[in-house]
Amino acid sequence: MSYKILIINPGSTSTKIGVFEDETLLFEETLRHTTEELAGFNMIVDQKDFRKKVILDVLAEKNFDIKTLDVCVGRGGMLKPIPGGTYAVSDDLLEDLKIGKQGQHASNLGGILAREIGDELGVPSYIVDPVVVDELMPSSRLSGVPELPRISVFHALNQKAVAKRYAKEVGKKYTDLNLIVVHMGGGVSVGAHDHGKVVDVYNALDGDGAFSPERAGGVPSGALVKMCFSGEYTQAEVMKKLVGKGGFNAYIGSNDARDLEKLVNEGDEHAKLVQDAFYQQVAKDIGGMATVLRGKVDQIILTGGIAYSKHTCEELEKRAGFIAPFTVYAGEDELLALAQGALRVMNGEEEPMKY
Ligand SMILES: Nc1ncnc2c1ncn2[C@@H]1O[C@H](COP(=O)(O)OP(=O)(O)O)[C@@H](O)[C@H]1O
Ligand SMILES: CCCC(=O)OP(=O)(O)O
Repeated sequence: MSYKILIINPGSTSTKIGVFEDETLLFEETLRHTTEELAGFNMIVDQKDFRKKVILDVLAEKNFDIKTLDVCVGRGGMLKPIPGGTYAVSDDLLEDLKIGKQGQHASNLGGILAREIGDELGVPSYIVDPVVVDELMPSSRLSGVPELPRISVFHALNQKAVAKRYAKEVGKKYTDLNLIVVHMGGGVSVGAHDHGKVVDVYNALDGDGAFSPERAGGVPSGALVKMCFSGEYTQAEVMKKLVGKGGFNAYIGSNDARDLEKLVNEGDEHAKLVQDAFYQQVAKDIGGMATVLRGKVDQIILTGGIAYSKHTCEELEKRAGFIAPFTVYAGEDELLALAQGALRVMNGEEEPMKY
């Protein structure tokens, strides 16, 4: 028995779609969304129909008959903290995606759309390794303010997938390695993988770490508090400065790392400063995670859309190459990882996790 699988992977700057027959990719498509295109939507859930149309248009352009699908799988979003695995999109899980239990991020739409399209076709829907997979060690949770614990929000699916891919390629077990994985997408996450567990990670959404194409990362907290109480901004406006309009968007008005690189190549001094700051911050995060692993780092893995930039990879290696050797897996292994997660359940190798 073989299964036709629709994969829906919404990111903050893109919608990625794949159709698999078991583990064989039939076709995939990445649609990039500009800052202007997404600016009109207030809440993430408001983007549902826009992203659904994008997906259905791609399937129609490919002359793919959606009635032949056996299952729909979406990237999982800002649910409560949970262990990794494959989860059926139950009513409770769907509700938490709609409200954004731990926050607003495009990945919330993965499960929502998988369930909506799945229900229309009468087939099951799943999410796999959502962005809230939580393997933090206890000491990673303290921020210094007990009411504000540090939380695990990162590119869990791809960080795990590329870490396992690296282990396989070098003939070792993931659980025998210490790795630092750096995902550079619309958000940036840097995780310390200690023998198969992500024991510390910079919250890629609204927590800490480097700024990114559309996010502020860690900001001076005292100044942020003053901004919040200045009376000049609503809560939603401040939040947008941190997530959505932060980072590259705030400095150069684009979430596209290629635009930043182009400006730098044209001699734009401001763009050069922004790019240098970005490299400095990501390298600093790598250094931080190296100390979490007590200096015992087998490999540093660069991944995500920005890892396609040779210049970025070279600059990061210049700054953090003294810690451990680098491997680059540009883009992400998310589509196949989502398909495999669903297949393990469809084939009865694994029970779906309970949310
Ligand atoms: N060839 C490339 N060179 C440099 N940056 C790239 C390239 N392709 C994509 N990017 C950048 O990667 C970022 C998006 O990464 P991606 O992992 O696709 O993020 P998301 O899943 O959040 O949409 C964008 O800033 C985009 O401009
Ligand atoms: C919410 C953490 C994952 C993340 O930032 O994903 P994108 O880079 O796809 O926005």
